[in-house]
Amino acid sequence: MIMRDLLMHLSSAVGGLMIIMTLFRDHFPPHLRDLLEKYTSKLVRLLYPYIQITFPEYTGERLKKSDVYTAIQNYLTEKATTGAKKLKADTLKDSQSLILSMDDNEEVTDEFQGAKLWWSSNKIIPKSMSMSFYPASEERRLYRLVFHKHHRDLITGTYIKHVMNEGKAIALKNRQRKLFTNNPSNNWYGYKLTKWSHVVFEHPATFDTLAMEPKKKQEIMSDLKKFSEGKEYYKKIGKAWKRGYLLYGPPGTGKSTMIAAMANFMNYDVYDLELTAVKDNSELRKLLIDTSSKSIIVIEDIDCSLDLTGQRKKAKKKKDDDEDDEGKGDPAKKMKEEEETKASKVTLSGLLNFIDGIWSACGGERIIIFTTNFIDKLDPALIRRGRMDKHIEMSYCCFEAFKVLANNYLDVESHTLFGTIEAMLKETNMTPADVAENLMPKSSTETPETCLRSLIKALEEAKEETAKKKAEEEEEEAKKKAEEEEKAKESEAKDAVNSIKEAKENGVVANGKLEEEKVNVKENGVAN
Ligand SMILES: Nc1ncnc2c1ncn2[C@@H]1O[C@H](COP(=O)(O)OP(=O)(O)OP(=O)(O)O)[C@@H](O)[C@H]1O
Ligand SMILES: [Mg+2]
Repeated sequence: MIMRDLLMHLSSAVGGLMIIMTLFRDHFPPHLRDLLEKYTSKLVRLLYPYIQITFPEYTGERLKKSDVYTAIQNYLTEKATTGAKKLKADTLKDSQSLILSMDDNEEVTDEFQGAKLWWSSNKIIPKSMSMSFYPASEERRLYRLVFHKHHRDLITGTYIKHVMNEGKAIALKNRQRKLFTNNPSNNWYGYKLTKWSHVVFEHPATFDTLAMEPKKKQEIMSDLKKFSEGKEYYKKIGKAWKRGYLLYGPPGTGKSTMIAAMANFMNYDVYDLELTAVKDNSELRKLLIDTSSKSIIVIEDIDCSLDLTGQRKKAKKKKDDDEDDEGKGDPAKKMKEEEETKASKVTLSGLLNFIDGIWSACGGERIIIFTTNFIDKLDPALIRRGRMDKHIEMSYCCFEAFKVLANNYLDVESHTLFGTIEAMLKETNMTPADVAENLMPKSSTETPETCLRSLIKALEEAKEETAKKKAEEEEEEAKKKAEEEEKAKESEAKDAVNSIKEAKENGVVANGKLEEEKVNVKENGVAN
């Protein structure tokens, strides 16, 4: 390292000489000038036989954080803890262990297949910084790699690839998964503002604790596994590496729990997309681009998030209303209404594009999940296969699901009361959320048996409630039917009287016949 530094100083001196020569180049005759330039650069190369590569933190116009930089950062994290003297404690993983990384202007040495390399971490502060309103956002960081020119092929060909792979593997090992939610677009730009805010994802749900028929559960797990291993397959069939799941069922049947279990199973981040906070389709696309790979994008209660199917109808109604109110409306109210209609202009086609348009292929390895309580309310285009590849019904608690909950909540795998519960679950619809609530011990004196008995009581009550509701509904139905029949009779009678009147007026009906009709109406309420 000392040798390299010495050489560096020497080459700087030669560099200085070159600068002086450049300043006075016009004083030299042209043929001498070219010769001098040629030999001084040769001298620099000879005296300083090292090559350097820089890896900036941000790339591209949109200043997206460079994946290469992140991978190097992870790779150097391990090297730094042993090599560097100045370390930076960056993140706390599981609030237990520190993640250390190389501090600014620190250097570590690495060796690869006999070649020696030097990594340094550098910070560049642009000259314009003092003018900036948000100074910290102007700083640019980069990693600098220096190696001997003899190793050029080895480093550019093999070593950098090796660093990338190692860095990615370390990131996966240390990965702290995140739960993101989208910010309103007026909070997207400026100092430290982003499209997505996040917290650490710590939901404890797993497929083991998820109450569901084991066969169905296994099927979902294999489907996910196949997807995560399917990079080559998706490439082969020419399809973006993503998969859509539609989870539907009544409230409390475990749709959100299933999403958490999926995220834990796949080790993915979760992007919980609040559609009502997205102003239009272009914002939706920007949000999508800003999600990372290995992630689950969730739109919960899709039927409530946006009135996607009724949007056009609503817009038309608004126009009609406006025409009616023309001139009469309060301007403040009108402005507010306009603002509200502006609130979300995401359309069905925008959402479809988000799911399977060209942009959706950016990043790869993504799962999109919609949840709904009412599958029938959704536009068929939104949930057709290929978009939502797998439809999963989350339904009322079956006996198999109950057994999982009993094991989770009470550590009980079998019990004499299980038979009764099995029979009752067949007769009564109870959500896993309600079953779980009843199984949860309410005090330290409760035993598994008392909990199971309280579930049986709740099931009995639910059964009675259902029977009562059914009887009430039937009664209501019968009443309605009787009323309708009565109404029909009345209207028929009215029609008959009217037709008699009409006939009389027209003098078409014979007197005798008219009398006969009258009698008939009186006796039966019906005309012949
Ligand atoms: N299948 C299940 N397995 C394990 N726990 C469940 C299951 N279903 C519900 N629960 C329990 O009930 C609670 C509510 O469930 P969850 O929020 O997943 O329901 P949901 O279907 O998303 O309801 P909603 O339609 O109202 O959003 C969960 O916190 C969980 O403890
Ligand atoms: Mg939910």
